[in-house]
Amino acid sequence: MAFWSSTSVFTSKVPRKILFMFTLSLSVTYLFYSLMSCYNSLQFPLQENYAYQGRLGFAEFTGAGGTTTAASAARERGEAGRGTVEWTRTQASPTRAAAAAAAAADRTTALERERQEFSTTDSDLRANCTSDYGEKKLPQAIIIGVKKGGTRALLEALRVHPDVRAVGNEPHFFDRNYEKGLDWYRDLMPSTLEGQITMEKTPSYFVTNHAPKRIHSMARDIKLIIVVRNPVTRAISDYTQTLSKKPEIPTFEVLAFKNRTLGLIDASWSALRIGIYALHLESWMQYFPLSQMHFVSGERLIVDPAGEMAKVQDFLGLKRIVTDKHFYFNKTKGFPCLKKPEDSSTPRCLGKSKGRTHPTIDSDVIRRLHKFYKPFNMMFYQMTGQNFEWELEDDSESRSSQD
Ligand SMILES: Nc1ncnc2c1ncn2[C@@H]1O[C@H](COP(=O)(O)OS(=O)(=O)O)[C@@H](OP(=O)(O)O)[C@H]1O
Repeated sequence: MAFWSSTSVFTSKVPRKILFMFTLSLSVTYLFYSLMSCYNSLQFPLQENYAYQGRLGFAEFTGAGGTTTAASAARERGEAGRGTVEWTRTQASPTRAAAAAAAAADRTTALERERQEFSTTDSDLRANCTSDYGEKKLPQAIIIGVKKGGTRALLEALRVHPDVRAVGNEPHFFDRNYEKGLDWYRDLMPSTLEGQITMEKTPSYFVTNHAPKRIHSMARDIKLIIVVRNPVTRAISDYTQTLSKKPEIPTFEVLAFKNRTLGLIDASWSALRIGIYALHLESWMQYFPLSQMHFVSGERLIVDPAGEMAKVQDFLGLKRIVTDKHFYFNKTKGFPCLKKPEDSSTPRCLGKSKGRTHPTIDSDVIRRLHKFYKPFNMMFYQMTGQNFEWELEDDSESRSSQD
């Protein structure tokens, strides 16, 4: 009451013009401080990423809110939709589950404590201002292939890096959605701060005729990553995926040949055609120099993920932040999984559609396929200047398929 009455006294005595100017300057000051608070919190997530990788990872893993990175990661996972596999928690034994739950409770308390350290106003502002901090940019690097090479494992490991922001799903822009335009494509990307790299992965680009030209016309200096794997194993992996969706399809042995008696391989079958890497690479080399391409060995990505990641980070001009500390070999899964740093013992493995059990394939068919691919592989080694040593695997491949 007193306040209102003193205000009315104030308004009655002071000319309206001065009052208006006073109110305006107050509003401008308020706006300025709000923007400054936003600005400070805009800076924060990047530094936070470096300092609290473990905590951010935990928030992302448990789905607990509280950090922008966790929220946007969750959003990206949501967008990922069908066909996208994320690193997921592997089933733990009851004792391990109990230990993990206790550790999780500890971490939640720590997280809560950290959260309480921020004033309400501060965190509110952060939530409001950082929901779309940074800027959406077209990718500076793309994992263009190959299908079933290990592209998801690579992308998920790269996403651990604080300077990498990647769209979770496969945009298929340069093959299926090109007519939607670059603005549509850019809009799919997560926002990035200066110094962060925007990435995506769509393995089918590698075998798409128009893709090299289209990508070149978007960004001639783009960095291209290709994860390659023994084309015979890749073909079986590809077939295994199709089989899981359509159990009624003919056997691999039937599909692989035009005429089995004559030993005529059906190179038009996509599962086999994709593995003729030299052929596809030829089209990319018409648009991009080799220095803009990096080839990851799908086999080494499994046995030495940190080693392959070091090379990828160097290629992308990133600090080597993702190292052996981030990986854990999960015996149940039979693959490396992402370890949560420092305070967590719970790994994140890729989902069930990655690392499927392959059907047993006739060893004679495997041998013939190796023979078929050999000259193309040699050409590929020559073109890339890298020997992927797939020929050395011939024996073990035939042996394992007989098991
Ligand atoms: N860490 C880890 N965990 C699980 N799987 C791994 C991992 N690293 C590489 N791989 C291999 O990745 C193969 C799937 O490749 P992609 O992710 O490129 O497949 S896809 O094209 O996106 O469908 C998948 O092929 P399959 O084993 O045939 O399922 C795996 O062998």
